[in-house]
Amino acid sequence: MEAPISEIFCSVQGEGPHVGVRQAFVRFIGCNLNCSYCDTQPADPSVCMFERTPGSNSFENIPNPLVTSQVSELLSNYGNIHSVSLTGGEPLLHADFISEMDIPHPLYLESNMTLPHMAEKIKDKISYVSGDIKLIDEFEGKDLVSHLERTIECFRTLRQTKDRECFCKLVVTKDTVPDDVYRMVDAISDYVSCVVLQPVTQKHFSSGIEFLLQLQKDLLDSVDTLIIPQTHKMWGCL
Ligand SMILES: C[S@@+](CC[C@H](N)C(=O)[O-])C[C@H]1O[C@@H](n2cnc3c(N)ncnc32)[C@H](O)[C@@H]1O
Ligand SMILES: Nc1nc2[nH]cc(C(=O)O)c2c(=O)[nH]1
Ligand code: SF4
Ligand SMILES: [Mg+2]
Repeated sequence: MEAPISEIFCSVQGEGPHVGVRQAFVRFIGCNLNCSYCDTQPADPSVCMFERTPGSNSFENIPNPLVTSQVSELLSNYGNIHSVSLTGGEPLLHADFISEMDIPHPLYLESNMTLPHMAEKIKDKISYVSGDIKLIDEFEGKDLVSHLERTIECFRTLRQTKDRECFCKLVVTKDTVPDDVYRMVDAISDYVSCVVLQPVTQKHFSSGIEFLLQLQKDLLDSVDTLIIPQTHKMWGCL
């Protein structure tokens, strides 16, 4: 099995409740959505940039696609890590590849939670699910009802269990509509350990502090809710 991967590097988880843990990151190429705020830079699909020495900003170009054993070998350079973040792009597009990965570390999935049939294929391999809620006006989605149903189904499939942690992240922009947030959080709250409101970074002016604090207050009535910005952007690491 092979997959196109844009980057493999070792850094520190910069988002959500596990901020600060040392992780290897595997960034898959390709996404089924087109979020207005997306910070994933378009990459040269012909090569995977591998940073052998963490923080060096020096990359080896490895021809794409990569096979699973190559990824395992590259990751073995990083030593003591908490987990391997599978991100992108949308990693669930590469569920068949992920299901064949053989890595001695817990897998931490970063997903847009819109591909439940792909989630089904890998649910038993994943130890941490960082699952986004994408509100419909954030991408060029056509069918709102089916998008929301697929999101709920994906959270149900990858929900918190005794062997798997599942939390939800929601990027808050100036266009975020509180009622949309409450409706979706209500639908998935039984499946997650907490909700993280992630203020949008850069480009789009943030939604404002009062707005975020009000959203948190309302959500706290039904689910543990944290406000955590992207911290890796603050100290400029990958
Ligand atoms: C680049 S995405 C890749 C994984 C998956 N496609 C997703 O969207 O969850 C990784 C995380 O970065 C977040 N993100 C992307 N752009 C952002 C921005 N400008 N500000 C804050 N968070 C952002 C996404 O919402 C997601 O939680
Ligand atoms: N440090 C760091 N933390 C992250 N958390 C989620 C990321 C992502 O792009 O999926 C990311 C990333 O790219 N870098
Ligand atoms: S789903 Fe993730 S990778 Fe895809 S466009 Fe949205 S933020 Fe970017
Ligand atoms: Mg990122």
